[in-house]
Formats: sequence, C-alpha cells, structure tokens
Amino acid sequence: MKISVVGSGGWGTALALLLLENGHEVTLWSYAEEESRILCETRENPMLKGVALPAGLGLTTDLSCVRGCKIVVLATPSFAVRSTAHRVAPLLDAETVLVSVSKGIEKETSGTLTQAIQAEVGAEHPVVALSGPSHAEEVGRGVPTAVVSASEDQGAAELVQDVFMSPRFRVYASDDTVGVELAAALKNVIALCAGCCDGMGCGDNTKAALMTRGLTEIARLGVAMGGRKETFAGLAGVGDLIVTCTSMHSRNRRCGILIGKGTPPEQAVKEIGAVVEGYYAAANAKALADKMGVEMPIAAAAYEVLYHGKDPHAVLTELMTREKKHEIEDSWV
Ligand SMILES: NC(=O)c1ccc[n+]([C@@H]2O[C@H](COP(=O)([O-])OP(=O)(O)OC[C@H]3O[C@@H](n4cnc5c(N)ncnc54)[C@H](O)[C@@H]3O)[C@@H](O)[C@H]2O)c1
Ligand SMILES: O=P(O)(O)OC[C@H](O)CO
Repeated sequence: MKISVVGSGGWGTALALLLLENGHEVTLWSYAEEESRILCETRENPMLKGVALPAGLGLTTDLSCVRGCKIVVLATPSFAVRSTAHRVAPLLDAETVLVSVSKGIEKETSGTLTQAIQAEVGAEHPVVALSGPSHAEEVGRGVPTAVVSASEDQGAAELVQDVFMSPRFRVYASDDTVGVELAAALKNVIALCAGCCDGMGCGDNTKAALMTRGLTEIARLGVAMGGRKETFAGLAGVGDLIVTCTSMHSRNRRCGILIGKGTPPEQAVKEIGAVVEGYYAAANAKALADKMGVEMPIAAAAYEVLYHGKDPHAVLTELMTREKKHEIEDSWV
C-alpha cells in the first residue's frame, strides 16, 4: 500500500520505518528543508540515534507525496495538525484515510485533533487516532509495543490495525476516539507533574499517588466529554500514563524534572529541544475542566506552576492537604 507519513520528528520516522518493514511503499515528509537534508545525507534521524533509514524509505519536502496514498499519517506537533491537514486536503485521493498520531488538544477550539483534521479534509475521508504507550526511541528499535487504533469508522480503524500490525507492534481497534485522544493528551500533563516530583526529590510513593489520582481526573474529564471509561483502563489510558511517567525517553517527564529542580517552565521546555505537549495540554485541561465543571486538582496545580510561576513545593502541599475524601465514591471506575 502507498502511504505517506507527514512529519519527520522522532515519531513520524519510527512509524515510517515500521510501515516500510510491513511491506508498504512509504514516503516521509519533512516540514523543514534542513531536516530533510540531514535525513537524506546521514540516513539517520537525530531523534532516533543508531537507527538507519533504509534506501527504500522515500524522503521529501514535497507535500504532493500524499497523492495516490490510501493512508496518510499526520505526525506533526499538535499545534500544527490543523494547518498541515489544511495543506494536505486538496491533494488527497477520494477515500484516503487520515491517521492522527499526535497527542494534544487543539488550543483554539479545545477540540480533539481528529476533529480538527475531519473539519479540514471533509466527511468523505475517515480519520483514525493511533495512540498508546509507544516511545519513538523504542518503536524505532523494534521493541515490542501495543497501541490502539480508534475511529467512529470501524472499517477505517480496522484497516489501520491491519496496516500497522506486526509481530513487534500489536494494534487493538476501538470506536472511542474521544476517549483515546483525551487520554493521550492529558497523560502528558501528569507526566510533567511526575517529572516535577522526581526533580523535587519525592519518592516512588508520591509518583504512584500522582499517577493514580491523575488517571482519576483524566477519566473524569474524558467521560464528561463523551469518552468511555473502559478506554482509560486501556493502553491509551493507564498504559500510556505508566510509560510516560516512568521513562527517561519522555520529553514531558524530563521537562518536569528540570522544573522540579528549579528551571523556569518556559526555559525547561526550550531545553528539551523537542515538542513538550504536556505544557500546552495543561492550559487546555484547565480550560476544559472549568468549562465542563469537572474537578481536576492536579491539572489545575500544573497550570499554576507552568503559567503563573507557582512554587511546585507549595502546590504539592496544597494538593496533599485538600479536604478528605472517600476513595470509591470519588472513583471513575
Ligand atoms: N516521540 C514519541 O515518542 C511520540 C510517541 C507518540 C506520539 N508522539 C506525538 O507525535 C507528535 C510529534 O512528536 P515527535 O516526537 O515526532 O516530534 P519531534 O519533537 O521529534 O519533532 C517535531 C517535528 O515537527 C515539525 N514541525 C515543527 N513545526 C511544524 C509545523 N508548523 N508544521 C509541520 N511540522 C512542524 C518539525 O520539523 C519536526 O519534524 C507529538 O504530538 C507527540 O506527542 C510522539
Ligand atoms: O516523550 P513524550 O513525553 O512526548 O511521550 C511520548 C509518547 O507519547 C509515549 O507514549
């Protein structure tokens, strides 16, 4: 099958390699000429050190590579998803399936990324979200990984399942696109907080509490927005939360570590040198929680630290000394 991957960061590149290995004809599009030049000359992506780009992988900065493709994978940072879909739309064949692999919430609309893509490409193109615990560094090396392919169009979700599935990449199908995408975007906020706790010198107990209570508030908002609670217990939910909060591959966690050690948030984001989606998603989470009347104390605390310079130590004390509660009454399960 002819497939284009639009976005040659670490994730787009790792997925392009997987699709090539699965026997497809794959072209990887770069946003920047300089980025494409480096890929062509070195046959390596600096984000995936030691992983060779085989000669069979097409590399281009010409977006007309999407012409004639049955599947187009959009792998840009979330802020560029709508503009990229807008550019791609007039070049698509009838019935081309779009796959969104970015993790975020659109700032301007507070909508999901597949909703933004759908609005740009039109109803005739099915849109699928592919998400789950999947660091590019590991997928690039062929580490066994499992993810979810979600769409309202089950045929499209299952097509994407078939196309990406391999002995090292297991794909489950789902019809809960909203749940999968909100889980993906919001876990980045909790991963930033987990990193912050690590940077402050807190322990494993603190992180376990943060992840558990973080998942509670992610699911609370996700269900209020129309997601299914089961999704939050799955790969896109707890699965991705675990991998992002515990791995040193995670840009969100590493950014949080810097903040926990005292680096100002904006500087920490710059130091990471790759997209830190949780920084932006924290603002979305705060706006959505307020709009929907959903209690999200950890996301609200993250917002105060990231955007209003509040001291993480003070915020942690405030979270620990909130009014007492019953756990089961407050559960999302
Ligand atoms: N890296 C991972 O392990 C991983 C895994 C799953 C999902 N994701 C998600 O995939 C998305 C991309 O992440 P990444 O790690 O590949 O990013 P990255 O930080 O490695 O690279 C960012 C890419 O975006 C491109 N870009 C910058 N501005 C652009 C614009 N205006 N329009 C189009 N492209 C632009 C850059 O040229 C670069 O190729 C993010 O939403 C991320 O959350 C990443
Ligand atoms: O590096 P991060 O923190 O953006 O996380 C990457 C992936 O989302 C992990 O599944």
